Amino acid sequence: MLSCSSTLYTKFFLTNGAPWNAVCKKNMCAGNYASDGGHQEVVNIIVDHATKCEMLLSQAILNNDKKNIVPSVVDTKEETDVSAQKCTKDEYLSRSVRYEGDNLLDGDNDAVMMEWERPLMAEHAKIICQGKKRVLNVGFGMGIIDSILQTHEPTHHTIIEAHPDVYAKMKKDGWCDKPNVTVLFGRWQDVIGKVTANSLDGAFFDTYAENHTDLTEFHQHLPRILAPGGVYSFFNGLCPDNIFFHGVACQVIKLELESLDFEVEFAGCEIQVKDEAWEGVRRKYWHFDFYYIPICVLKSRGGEGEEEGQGAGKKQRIE
Ligand SMILES: C[S@@+](CC[C@H](N)C(=O)[O-])C[C@H]1O[C@@H](n2cnc3c(N)ncnc32)[C@H](O)[C@@H]1O
Repeated sequence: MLSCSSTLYTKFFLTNGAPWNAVCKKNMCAGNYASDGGHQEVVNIIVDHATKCEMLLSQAILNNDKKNIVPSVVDTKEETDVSAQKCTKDEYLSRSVRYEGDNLLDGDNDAVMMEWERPLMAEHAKIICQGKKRVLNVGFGMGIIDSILQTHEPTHHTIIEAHPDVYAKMKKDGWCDKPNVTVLFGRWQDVIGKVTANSLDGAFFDTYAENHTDLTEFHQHLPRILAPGGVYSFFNGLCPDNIFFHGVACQVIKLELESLDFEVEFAGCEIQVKDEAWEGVRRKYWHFDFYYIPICVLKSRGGEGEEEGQGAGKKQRIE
C-alpha cells in the first residue's frame, strides 16, 4: 500500500509474494490506494497481476477439490463484522425462506432478493430477450425477471429453481401451468443436463449463497445450451463492497467467458438504493451507485446465427 505510487516497488513486492488483495482497516487494498492517487500505471500492474492470480486459482479450484481452496478475491477479510462474513451458505437450501414486504429473506434475515433490483432485472431481461426468443433463467427468487421476461413474450421460457419454499410459491402463483414455461425444480448443477443443446437464445443466472466458482462452473455449460449468437447475462454482484476487487473480478469473468468463445462487454448504469430499503435486512449486499451489466454473446460458429437480430444483445449498450 505504501508503494502504490511506484511501479518499481509494486513490481518488486508482487513478484516477491506480496498478496495483491491484502486490505487495511479501512478495507482498502493497494489497488484502491493507487487508483485514488491517480497512479494508473501501478493500477494496471496490480490488475494484471491480480487477474492472473485469480484465473490460476479459479482453474485450480475447478480442477481440484473446490471445497478446500477459497477464491481470494472473494474472501480476503477476517470475519470481524457482518459485512465481512462469507455470502456462501452450504445449508441455504435446507432452511426456510420467507417473502416479507418487498423482499425475500432467509432464516438469518439476509436478503435473497430485494425489490430495488427491479430496474436492473428489467435491463437484464431486455438484453437476453429481444423479441420472441427462447430463454432460460436460473434462480426464481421473487420472480421479478421472470415476470418481466414474460412481457417480452418469449417463445419458450425455462426456469431453474432449487429452493422448496420458492418452488411452492411458483406453483401457487401458477408458474408451472403457464403454456410457454418449463420449471425445472432442483439445483442447476443437477438439472442443467435437461436443457437441450443449442436450445436457447438467451440465458440469465442469479442464484444465492453460491460463489465465484459456482458461476465459473455454470459458464462451462453455456456453449452447449446456447445457440450461436445467443446472449448471456448474470447478476453482477461480484465483490460488491470494494471497487478494485469488483473490477478485478469482472476482468477475470470476462477472460473466462472469452475463453469459452463469448464476446463480453459491461454496460454501466446508475442505480440508487435508498437506505430505507435495507431496513430489516441483516447485511447490505450492495454498496455502489452504479452497476455493470454483463452482455455476453456466444460467437457464431461457421457463420451460423449472423442474421439480423441474432446476438442483438451486444448492441444494447446502456450509457
Ligand atoms: C437472487 S434470487 C433470484 C432473483 C431473481 N433474479 C428475481 O428477479 O427475482 C436467487 C434464487 O436462486 C435460487 N438458488 C440458489 N441456489 C440455486 C441453485 N444451485 N440452483 C437453482 N436455484 C438456486 C434461490 O433459491 C433463489 O430463489
